[in-house]
Amino acid sequence: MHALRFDNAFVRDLPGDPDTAPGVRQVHGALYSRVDPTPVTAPRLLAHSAEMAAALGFSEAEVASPAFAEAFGGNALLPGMQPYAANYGGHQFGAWAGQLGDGRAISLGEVVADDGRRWELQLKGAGPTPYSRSADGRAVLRSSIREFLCSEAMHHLGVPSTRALSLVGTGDSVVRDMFYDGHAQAEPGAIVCRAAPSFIRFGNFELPASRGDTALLKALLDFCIRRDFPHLADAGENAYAQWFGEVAQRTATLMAHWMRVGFVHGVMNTDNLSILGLTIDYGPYGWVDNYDPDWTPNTTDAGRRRYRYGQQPQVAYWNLSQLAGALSPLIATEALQEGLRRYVETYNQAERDAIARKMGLRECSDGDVALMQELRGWLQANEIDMTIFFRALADIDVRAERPDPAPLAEAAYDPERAAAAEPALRDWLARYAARAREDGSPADEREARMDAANPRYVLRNYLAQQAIDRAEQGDLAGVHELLEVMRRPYHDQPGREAFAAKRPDWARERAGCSMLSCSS
Ligand SMILES: Nc1ncnc2c1ncn2[C@@H]1O[C@H](COP(=O)(O)OP(=O)(O)OP(=O)(O)O)[C@@H](O)[C@H]1O
Ligand SMILES: [Mg+2]
Repeated sequence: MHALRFDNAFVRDLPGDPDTAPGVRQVHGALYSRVDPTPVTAPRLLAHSAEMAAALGFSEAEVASPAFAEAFGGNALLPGMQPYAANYGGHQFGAWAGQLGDGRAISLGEVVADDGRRWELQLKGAGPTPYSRSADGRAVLRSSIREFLCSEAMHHLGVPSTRALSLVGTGDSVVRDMFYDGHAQAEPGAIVCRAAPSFIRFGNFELPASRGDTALLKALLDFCIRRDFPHLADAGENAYAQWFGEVAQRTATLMAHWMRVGFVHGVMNTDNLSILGLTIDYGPYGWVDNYDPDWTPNTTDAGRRRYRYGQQPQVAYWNLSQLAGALSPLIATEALQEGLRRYVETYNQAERDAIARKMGLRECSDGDVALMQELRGWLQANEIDMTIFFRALADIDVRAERPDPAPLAEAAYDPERAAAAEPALRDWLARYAARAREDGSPADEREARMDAANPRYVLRNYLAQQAIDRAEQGDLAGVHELLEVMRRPYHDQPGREAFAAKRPDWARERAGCSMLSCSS
C-alpha cells in the first residue's frame, strides 16, 4: 500500500477528551474522543468508487488487495491514521437532543492528496465509541449500500455531497428491528468509508454553545475557518460574519440542488447538516417518483412529515437559525441576520436559475415562476413522474402553436387520470412553447441546457432496493451496475433504459422502495 500523506489537523489543533477508556459518557470541554475501530471477522471489499480511489492515489491493484479491506474494514490502521469520534449535539425533529456525537462513525485521519486537496476518511459502522449511547456502533449492509451508492450518485449529479471510497462487508451480523415492531433480525454488517474535506456539522457548534463553553466554541470556529474556509483567513474581524454568510449560501445552494433533482434527505436534524453545505448522512432518504411535495420516505416522520420534500428549504433555514443562535456569543446579531437573509436570497436566486434551466430558458422571469408553479400543481394532481417528465420536456416541439404532448406520456403513473387531465397539459404546453419561442434559444442549445439540469437517471428507491436484495444473496453485480449507471446521470445510456423507467407497481408500497425506516 502506498504511503498516504496524513495531516490530522482536527485532532492536532483541537482539544480532545483526556479520558481514553471505552464506555459511553458525556464529554465536556473536548471536541472529540480518540477511539480505534473495533476489528471485524472477515472484511471483504464489496464495491469501491474508482474516482475516489484515484483521488486518493490508490491503484486498482491496491484497492483489490487484502490490506485495503483490512484498513477500510477497521482491522488495521495505515501509517499516519489517528482515529477519533467527533463530539456534537443536535436538534432532532425540532427538539434539542443534547450530546449525540459520532456513535458509529470513526474518522481515520485527513489525507492530503497529491493535488493538495484534503480528504478526511471516515468509517461508518466501525464499532462503539463514547457517543454510541445504547446502540452498537455498527451498520447493516442494506443501509451501507444505500449510503455508498447515493454518495457517488449525488457527486455525479453535481450535488455537493460527502463521498464514498469503499463498501466493505464485515462478515459479522448485526441485529436490527427494521420497523421497530418487535421483529428483530440478524442482518449482514458492512462499513462504508466516507470522504469529505470536513465532516463538521451544525451540531458540532451547537453542543459547546448549549453548555455555555464559549472558549471551546471559539476554538472550533477559528479552526473551521482556518482549515475549511481558508480564503476567509485574511478577512480579519469580518471573518466570522463572512463565514456565517458563506455557510448560509452553501446551504441554500444545496437545497436548490435537492429540489432540482427530487432528493428527499429524510432526517434533516441539525446534526445531519454539513458546515460545507454537503449532503451528509444517507439514512432514510428517497427520490421523488411521482411529483409530490408532501412526500417523505421516512416512516419515523410519517405523522408530522417535518422533513417532506417540499419543506426542505424551510427546514434548512430553521436549522441555520439554530446555528445562528449557537454562534450568537461570537457573532453580532446583525451579521447573523444578514446571513439568514443571504440564505433566502441565494435560495430564491438558485431556484429561479433551476426553473430556467429545467425549462430550457436563458433566464427566469416572474411569469416563468408562475408557469413552473402551475406545472408542479398539474404534476402533483395527476401522479406524474418528475424525472421522466422533465427529461422528456426537452423533446417537446416548441415551434408548434399547440405542441403534441406525446413525448410526456411515459411519465404518467395512472394513464387514465393523465388522459383526463390532458387538456390542461396541452394548454400549458402552448404557453410554454410560446415562451420558449420568445426566449429564442436554438433547439440544440435549449435541449443541452435542459439535459444538463434534468437527469435521465436518479437513484430510484426501488433500484437501490433491487441491488440490495441481490447483494444480500451474495451477488454484488446489481450494486456495481447501478454505480456505473449513476456515473453519467445526464447522458442517455443505450441499453440501460430500464434504469430510467418509472417505479413499477410492486414497489409502490414496499419497504425500502417507498418507505424507509431509520433502522440502519
Ligand atoms: N448503530 C449505531 N450505533 C451507535 N450510534 C448510532 C447508531 N446509529 C446511529 N447512531 C448515532 O445516533 C445519532 C443520530 O443518528 P443518525 O441516524 O443521524 O446518524 P448516522 O446514520 O449514524 O450517521 P451519520 O450522521 O454519521 O451519517 C448519531 O449520533 C449517530 O452516531
Ligand atoms: Mg446522522
